[in-house]
Amino acid sequence: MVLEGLRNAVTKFLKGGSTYKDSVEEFIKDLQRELIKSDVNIKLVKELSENIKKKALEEEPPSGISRKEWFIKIVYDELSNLFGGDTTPDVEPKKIPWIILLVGVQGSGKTTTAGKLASFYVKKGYKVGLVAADTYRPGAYEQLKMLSNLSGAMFYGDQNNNKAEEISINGVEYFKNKNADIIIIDTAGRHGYGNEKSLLDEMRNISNKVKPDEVILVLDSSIGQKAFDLAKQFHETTPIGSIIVTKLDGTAKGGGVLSAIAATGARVKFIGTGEKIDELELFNPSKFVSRLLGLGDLDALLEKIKSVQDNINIEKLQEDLAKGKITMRTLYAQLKSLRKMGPFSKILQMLPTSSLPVQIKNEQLKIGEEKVDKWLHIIESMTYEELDNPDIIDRKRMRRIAIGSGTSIEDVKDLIVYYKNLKAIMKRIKRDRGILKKLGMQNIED
Ligand SMILES: Nc1nc2c(ncn2[C@@H]2O[C@H](COP(=O)(O)OP(=O)(O)OP(=O)(O)O)[C@@H](O)[C@H]2O)c(=O)[nH]1
Repeated sequence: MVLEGLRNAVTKFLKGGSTYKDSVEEFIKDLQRELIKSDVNIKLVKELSENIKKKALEEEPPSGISRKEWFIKIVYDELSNLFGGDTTPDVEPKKIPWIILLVGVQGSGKTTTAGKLASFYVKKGYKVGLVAADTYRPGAYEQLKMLSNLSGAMFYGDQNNNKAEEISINGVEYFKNKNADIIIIDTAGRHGYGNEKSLLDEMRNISNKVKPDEVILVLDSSIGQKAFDLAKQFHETTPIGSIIVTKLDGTAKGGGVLSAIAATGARVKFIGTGEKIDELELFNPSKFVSRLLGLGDLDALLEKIKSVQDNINIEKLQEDLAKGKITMRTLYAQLKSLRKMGPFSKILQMLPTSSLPVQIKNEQLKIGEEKVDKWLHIIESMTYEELDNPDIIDRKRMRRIAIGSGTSIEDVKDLIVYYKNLKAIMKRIKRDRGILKKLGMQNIED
């Protein structure tokens, strides 16, 4: 599924040890492979990767943001564009009545979505009618009737008629007479197991007779790769105008969406995020891409970055130390790898004692085991800004961090004092370039 691949590519990119340029190239290759696998138009994939590459190599990240983090932001922006950018889908009816035909396979969530859509439009002040044209699933009629009550929409169904096409025509007429603004037709998702052709024929017949203004494909987010063929089949039968992706609240994260978009050229208008009638959201491309990349939101990105730092290797840390570089991120990585490499004081002991200020020789930098976990939680509760520039952490921020990490302000203070001590030492070490060079650490920044 496209999602797995994309998320793995992000993780690989963030954790990888290659140079920035190589990592970018590698990520773009992974991205292309995933998108093409998902049948996204090749031209589109090419365009997208060229844009990403150009920006990645030309743009300088703002201060405090690493190039890799910035790169993820670029990918995120470009993918968001692919899904429709920052524009909110247009959901207003273009004429009255506006006839919507909902299609999709069994269990995709059509009936539930019909109710949700009705509720959405009723709340907007439209007069809505629901037509029960699923004559196959026992219970679909009652379910839709119940949903029409719940949403405040009108209902039309005929349990004595098993011809979906007739019910649809009659339903539309019925609601036209009732001056409905929006008419939503719920159709069947199965025609006996495996009999897709007769289902598609039925959709075609309904569509030809009713002439809907909009055919909406309802797609279960967990469908993955199959979505392309499915969307294509429906599209060839009744051109799909838009897509609603359901069950995005579950574990599945919507891998099929890209495929469906590629197969139909239609836009995703809404997403279903639960079983309840109001659990329908207007589709927001940026938010969706966050999910797609496994980023959740910027906080989640931050979490990822932290977990990457967890994997920081000793050389990298020593390199940072040699450069006199210390931020909360370095400290976090160090705390995480304490068991592997010993405390800072131990690392610093690898340096000639003459280069160390007095503090290092006393116990000031020794961290008790029990403190480590607490401090990790504290750092995890910091914002980006605070991680890169802990000096801005005032009492107000300390309180927020303490609450967020389930610790006390005293604990936060403790950590900050420790950090400041370390920073002072690093500064001193940085100044002492001669000694560092003797240690073979040549790449010392001024
Ligand atoms: N968690 C979650 N469940 C959903 C969502 N949308 C629908 N469901 C559930 O999915 C199941 C199937 O939904 P239905 O609306 O009955 O599906 P259908 O497409 O009408 O089914 P057929 O009539 O067989 O084609 C139900 O249990 C719904 O409650 C959603 O966005 N999130």
